[in-house]
Amino acid sequence: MYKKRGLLIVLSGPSGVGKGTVRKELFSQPNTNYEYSVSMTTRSPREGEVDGVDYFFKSREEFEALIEQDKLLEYAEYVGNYYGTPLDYVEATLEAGRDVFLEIEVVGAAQVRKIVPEGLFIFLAPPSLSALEARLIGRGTENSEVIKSRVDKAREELEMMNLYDYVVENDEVQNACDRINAIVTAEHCRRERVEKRYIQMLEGDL
Ligand SMILES: Nc1ncnc2c1ncn2[C@@H]1O[C@H](COP(=O)(O)OP(=O)(O)OP(=O)(O)O)[C@@H](O)[C@H]1O
Ligand SMILES: Nc1nc2c(ncn2[C@@H]2O[C@H](COP(=O)(O)O)[C@@H](O)[C@H]2O)c(=O)[nH]1
Repeated sequence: MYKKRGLLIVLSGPSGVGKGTVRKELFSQPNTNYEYSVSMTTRSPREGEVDGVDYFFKSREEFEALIEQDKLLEYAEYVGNYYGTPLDYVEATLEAGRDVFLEIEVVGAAQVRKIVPEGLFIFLAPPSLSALEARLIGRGTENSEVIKSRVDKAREELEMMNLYDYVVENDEVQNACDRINAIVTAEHCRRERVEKRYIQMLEGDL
């Protein structure tokens, strides 16, 4: 019997483009049907960040044990810290037929593309590199050295946008959310049509 799995939605893009802001806005909307996968990281919590809500904060030893035990769907070392997606949570949620939303950097997104090619990959792009730098400075969570390394990295990350299914410009947060919701809705419609045909074929109607 055919069982419908959830859709894996991957939102990626350079640091400071607004992935977290857009994701929080998407999840604050009442009719959101996505489940957010909370990542693991070795980064220290920022002010106000809560363990298990923003991230699962781990020591390097704990994180490396998770890698050893194949507990991560993907992971990457980003500007001196590990970040990774818990495999069991993602697999169980998709298997239960619910959509999972990942907000991750581009190296991890490329790994997920190889493992889950049927996922939906969305690149969030800034209006310009100077706007990106201004957002990182405005956020005020990193010192100028870290901001410089994140902006340098963003130049490489922007080159990867052609590997994605969609590029969404984050000019205004609400516009970006509307575009992402429209893309996900269209993808569900496409999949429903494909599944319907597949089931008809299995039942010998075609
Ligand atoms: N559309 C927008 N217009 C102006 N400022 C924005 C917009 N979206 C986000 N910002 C601001 O940009 C800063 C960076 O946003 P955010 O932390 O969401 O980025 P991020 O991509 O999640 O970063 P990181 O990858 O480092 O976690 C924040 O101060 C946020 O308020
Ligand atoms: N590859 C992964 N990247 C992740 C994951 N969770 C978050 N991130 C990305 O890391 C950078 C830095 O995050 P910050 O919170 O320190 O600003 C950012 O681009 C995140 O999107 C993950 O599980 N895997």
